[in-house]
Amino acid sequence: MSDAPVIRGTDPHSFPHSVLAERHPALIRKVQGAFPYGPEQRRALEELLKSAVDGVVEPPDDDEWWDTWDVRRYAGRSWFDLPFLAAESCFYRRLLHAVGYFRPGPWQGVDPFRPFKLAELDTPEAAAELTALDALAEQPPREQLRALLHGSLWGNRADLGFRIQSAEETETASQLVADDTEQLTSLLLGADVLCLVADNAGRELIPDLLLIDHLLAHGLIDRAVLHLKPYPYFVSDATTADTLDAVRHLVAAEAAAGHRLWSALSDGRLALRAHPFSCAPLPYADMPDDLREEFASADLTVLKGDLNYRRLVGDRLRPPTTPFASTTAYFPGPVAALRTLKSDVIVGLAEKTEDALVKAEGRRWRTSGTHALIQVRP
Ligand SMILES: O=P(O)(O)OC[C@@]1(O)O[C@H](CO)[C@@H](O)[C@@H]1O
Repeated sequence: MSDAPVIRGTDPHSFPHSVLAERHPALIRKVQGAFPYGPEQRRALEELLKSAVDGVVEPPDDDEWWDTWDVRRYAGRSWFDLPFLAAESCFYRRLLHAVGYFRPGPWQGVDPFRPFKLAELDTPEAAAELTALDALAEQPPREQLRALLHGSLWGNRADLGFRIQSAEETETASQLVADDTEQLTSLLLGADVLCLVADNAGRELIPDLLLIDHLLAHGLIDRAVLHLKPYPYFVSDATTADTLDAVRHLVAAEAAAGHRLWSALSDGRLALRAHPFSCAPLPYADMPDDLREEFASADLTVLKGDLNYRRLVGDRLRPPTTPFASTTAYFPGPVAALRTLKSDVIVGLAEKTEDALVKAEGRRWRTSGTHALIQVRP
């Protein structure tokens, strides 16, 4: 089904259109308010704002990323005509360029999203995650693992880009539209090496790290490899700096997990990766050989979040009942997705599940973030 239509924002009533027309401008405004950028950066951000709303894609001459991933060909086209995945990826690259993230100088490497990510660590929700750990220790082992997996799954609801548009955080109607928890638990219990492809920093990364810590501390796995973004992307996506912030936060909160994660990083049981492909506007089906080998060498790869899901199954409008297993057959090893539903893409649904969702909500269930899934291809 690789000829299923690629998702684009052309239709003004579509979800991608709303992301490009509303979420991106709102994000620029937020970034403008978060830093005392100088005149040059302010000008560049204003230009990007204009371009995002009614302009065209203008790749900067001095940024080779556009050549590396062959996206300079989109120059002069409306953001809304591009494949949605490419439009978003190009937007974030332009935003970083505008604030001087890549340019040698005082603002080089200053993450424009860092204030928002740091604020996430100090929320009551993040604190509750830690408090819940004590009670969890009383539970039977399989139940503990299940709870940590679900904590990691629902942590995915916390991305800032999503919340820019959907102000309220609805706890009601939360449900799994596909639930391979048992299969995932069994795979984890038989794994030595786990690759976890992280999504967001802050409130999502904390439960991800707690899950990894649990698996290592209980000897359920020997080694974990945490895949991060090499630089800021999609607002809250986790980088190495964000991971260190999260571990430091756990240590400062005197969580035993924080100290154990620190040791695991130091002795190599927890390894960090930041592959350039992690910020590529491409599906995982196009991953380079070295990344393919990395995933192939793991007993299980768990991909977190909506963006990773879109890249795993392809950002296309497939029939929702398309099997997850055949869609991910190209992936070089056992793979699992933990994702809250925040975009149109979906595969692997039972027909009756799809029918019930459509009947109850029309299309809203696809993008509202109130539903989630755990899907596994052993
Ligand atoms: O990968 P994440 O953090 O779960 O979600 C990222 C996301 O919110 O960003 C896009 C819109 O900006 C959506 O397609 C997608 O749902």
